[in-house]
Amino acid sequence: MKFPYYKLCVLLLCPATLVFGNLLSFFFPNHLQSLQINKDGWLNSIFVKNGWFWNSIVGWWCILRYGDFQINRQSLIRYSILTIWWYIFTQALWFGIAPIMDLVFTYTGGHCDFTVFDSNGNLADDFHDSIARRLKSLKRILFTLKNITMENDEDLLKKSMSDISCALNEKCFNRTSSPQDINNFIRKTFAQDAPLLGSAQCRSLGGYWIGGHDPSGHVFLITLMIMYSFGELRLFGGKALQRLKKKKYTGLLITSLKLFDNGPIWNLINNKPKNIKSFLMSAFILPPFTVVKDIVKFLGQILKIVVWQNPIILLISLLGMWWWSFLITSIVFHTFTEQLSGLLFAYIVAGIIYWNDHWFIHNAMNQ
Ligand SMILES: CCCCCCCCCCCCCCCC(=O)SCCNC(=O)CCNC(=O)[C@H](O)C(C)(C)COP(=O)(O)OP(=O)(O)OC[C@H]1O[C@@H](n2cnc3c(N)ncnc32)[C@H](O)[C@@H]1OP(=O)(O)O
Repeated sequence: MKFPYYKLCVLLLCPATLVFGNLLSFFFPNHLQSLQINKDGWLNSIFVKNGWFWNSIVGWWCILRYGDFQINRQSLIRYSILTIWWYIFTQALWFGIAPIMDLVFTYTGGHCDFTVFDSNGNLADDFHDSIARRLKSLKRILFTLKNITMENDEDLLKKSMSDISCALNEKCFNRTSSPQDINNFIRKTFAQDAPLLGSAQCRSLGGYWIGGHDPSGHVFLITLMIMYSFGELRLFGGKALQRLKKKKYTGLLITSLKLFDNGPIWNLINNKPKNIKSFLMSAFILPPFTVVKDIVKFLGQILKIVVWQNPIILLISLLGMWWWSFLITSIVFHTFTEQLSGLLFAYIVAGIIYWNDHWFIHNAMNQ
């Protein structure tokens, strides 16, 4: 029985990265605190936060391009289990019920906070962790307040809206109400019917999710994606790498070189214009059209080689993005215990699936 190097790599990459990230932040605190990670950057907001979607599409495209029916059927079972676990842990336990990560948070004392003003009536510094997010949440709160009607507390509603507008530097009148009254009014208005269901709803209303043990959804999600991708890669990785090596890419090389062989001088030398009209065509009219044609041809070849022939390139690229984002999370966000609980919750399912070799031995014998 040969040593399960690949399996150990799949199972140990995320825990090792978590430890590595925490060691980095322990030994280089000052350097790393200066890291201004933008939560709303394209990597986090477009890719990581919608990671299960991207991973599903690219993962399945690889399985369909490299696999066969037997592999696809077993991959579908594993994928379905992981998708259900992803959904109930991060999206919703059931219709109208918060996901497990939020239930853990609220049952350990966490809540959706609306302490907008401090005791001096200024914006509370600990309301959201950046000015941009604070202002964005104030706009959301103001928008909600503007669209509600209430019989009682009409006066407090108006004062809340005017104080928040003032804080947004929209229209500033003299403040008449106590900040505590405003905070209590907003909290009562937003959480009056039922305690807010989860972090997503809290965030959409402009609240700030604070207080409890908050298992890291990022660590959970990225662990699930890395283990799923590496786990399935084991089935078709060899075939994919053979195909990658076997293919010739001379066509792509020629097209890419043509992109540089299109200056007006080159055209004049190659086309040797006989009169003014063909001179103007060669020097000024043709080049833009030739460039566009060559670029479209080049991109077409890239898409054919990467998306159609070797989608493993897309999967490896996603894995690189997930690993990098995981490292950032382990350095900058959450306490170690919150990161660890996010990891362990992912391991409850993905670890068992990809530890059991019976999925793969059966396929290996069939191949
Ligand atoms: C053969 C047949 C085939 C059949 C097969 C077909 C296949 C084809 C099916 C396709 C379909 C599949 C089904 C998928 C469908 C969807 O995936 S749809 C997209 C769903 N995603 C969403 O709606 C995003 C909702 N958000 C979330 O789920 C959660 O935010 C996440 C992503 C789980 C993260 O949870 P979280 O608790 O916010 O994360 P946490 O670690 O606590 O982070 C705390 C804060 O630190 C920030 N942070 C943490 N780490 C980082 C970092 N590294 N960098 C920056 N910021 C960070 C976070 O952004 C967060 O700040 P906020 O932005 O929340 O204020």
